Amino acid sequence: MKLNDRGLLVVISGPSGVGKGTVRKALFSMNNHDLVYSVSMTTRKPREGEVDGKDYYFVSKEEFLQRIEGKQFLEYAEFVGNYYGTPLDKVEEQLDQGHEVVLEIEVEGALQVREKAKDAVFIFIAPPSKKALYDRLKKRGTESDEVILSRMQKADREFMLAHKYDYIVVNDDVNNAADRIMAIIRAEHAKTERTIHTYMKLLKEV
Ligand SMILES: Nc1nc2c(ncn2[C@@H]2O[C@H](COP(=O)(O)OP(=O)(O)O)[C@@H](O)[C@H]2O)c(=O)[nH]1
Ligand SMILES: Nc1ncnc2c1ncn2[C@@H]1O[C@H](COP(=O)(O)OP(=O)(O)O)[C@@H](O)[C@H]1O
Repeated sequence: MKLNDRGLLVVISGPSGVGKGTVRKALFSMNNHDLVYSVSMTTRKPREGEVDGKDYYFVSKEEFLQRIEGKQFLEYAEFVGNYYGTPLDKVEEQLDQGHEVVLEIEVEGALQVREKAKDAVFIFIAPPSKKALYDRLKKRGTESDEVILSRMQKADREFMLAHKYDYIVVNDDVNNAADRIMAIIRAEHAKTERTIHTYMKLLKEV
């Protein structure tokens, strides 16, 4: 339970191709709660249609390494040849303002956050089956067969770490998965002291 009135940090993670990005977008499209998405920084090149500052902050490897040196990331990881990291200052700023901040990151980075942010909520997105994960990677069509195989092997290792998370949400259907995540955030929010304070204040007013 959180003991102050800072926002809640929500970490959504899981294997590549499980549908993290898709579910996160569904979550934000139904957002009637005070959720803010933490835009990550990366050294990967923008894909067509991606906007700097919205999808990612796109930076050079030199700049990323300097920022690691300057301890400017809450967490970072190297993922298939590129760096990805969560800018610490932005997350802190939003949490201080009382917003719930959502990170959508891969497993190694999530476990770094687990060590640092004891009161964050960790959600592992799992596929309904290994076959479904393979089919999704294949269908997305962004990786070669060789890369898909290495991601499947990586996923096997990541499944072994799912028990380190607070919740496992199976992404069978995108909207169902987003609904379940929203229910988790609401329930965790309801446990926070600030919610209880607000309620007690209300009781005094009536
Ligand atoms: N550790 C960490 N992983 C991230 C961050 N931002 C994105 N990722 C993850 O990096 C992986 C690759 O992302 P991306 O290149 O956008 O490809 P895609 O999500 O597989 O389409 C995904 O698993 C993302 O969730 C971050 O700030 N930190
Ligand atoms: N519940 C689902 N059912 C079927 N396909 C899905 C589902 N969720 C995501 N997908 C598809 O799976 C592929 C991988 O999803 P994506 O969000 O890119 O995964 P990640 O961000 O975890 O790498 C995409 O083609 C996406 O449309």
